[in-house]
Amino acid sequence: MSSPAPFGDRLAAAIGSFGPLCVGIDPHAHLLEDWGLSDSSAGAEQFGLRVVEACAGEIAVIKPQVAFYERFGSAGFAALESVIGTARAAGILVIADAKRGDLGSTMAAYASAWIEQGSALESDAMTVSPYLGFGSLEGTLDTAKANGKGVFVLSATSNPEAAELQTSVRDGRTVAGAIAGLAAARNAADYPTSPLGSVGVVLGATVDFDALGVDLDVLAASPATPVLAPGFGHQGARFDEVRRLFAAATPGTLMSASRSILAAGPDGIVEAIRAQKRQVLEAVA
Ligand SMILES: O=c1ccn([C@@H]2O[C@H](COP(=O)(O)O)[C@@H](O)[C@H]2O)c(=O)[nH]1
Repeated sequence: MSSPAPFGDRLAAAIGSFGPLCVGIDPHAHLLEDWGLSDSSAGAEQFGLRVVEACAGEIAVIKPQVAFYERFGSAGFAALESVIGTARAAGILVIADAKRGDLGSTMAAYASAWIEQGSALESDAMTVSPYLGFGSLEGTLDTAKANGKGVFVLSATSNPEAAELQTSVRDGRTVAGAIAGLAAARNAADYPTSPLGSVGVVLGATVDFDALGVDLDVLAASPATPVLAPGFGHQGARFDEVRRLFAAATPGTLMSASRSILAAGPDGIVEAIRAQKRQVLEAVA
């Protein structure tokens, strides 16, 4: 196995070249219909490949939502393999939004599926859930490091129902804040010389981080902890608010949008991506 550069280094370079917009690939049934595609694995593959084609040479990162491929079973996974492989061959970083979480030994199998070099679904990073304990992710974080991959741990998610659980307090810290702190500590331990670590957190752009107890300064400290921030566009967050929302953590924040881009349809997708990229670049200039 070759030793590629750490994911955080590759992410920092990609953001430097293309900006921090992450394009989500979510082939909802209604979008497949609007795009003139069948609600099938073949339709989801064509949809994903068209988005990848529109992102090539323009966009740093794509985030396929695994669930929308998984619903077609083995054919859906084959379609996703094709979309991921095509994107990576085009030089686009891929975050598989798989949100896996389980016992450490089972997490090892998920890590092997998504972030091990040479696996069929090999991606550059994956999303994981820490709700079986941050310690259950240790092996996954080791696999990521050994393979030059990234992991984004759910901390404060964008859905309103999440606050009930994620604001629970123990030892004076919220669950969301504790998870963000553990991710930052792991970056300090494993990636001390990188400007951006490879252990990221998911922080919804719809969230009030003060209320959630997430200390953005901890995420900004070197090595910075990358932030995957869904919630822009369809869920209501605005790109021009990114500095107010993410404050010191803004430079390591990937702004993710899916439906607000994908709604442009196959003929409008290139211009929609370029327009949102322009807005994102203006917001962080
Ligand atoms: O906190 C989270 C974590 C993940 N997501 C995912 O991001 C996209 C958002 O899609 P939009 O169409 O831009 O709303 C979707 O795949 C979610 O599962 C999230 O929204 N919030």
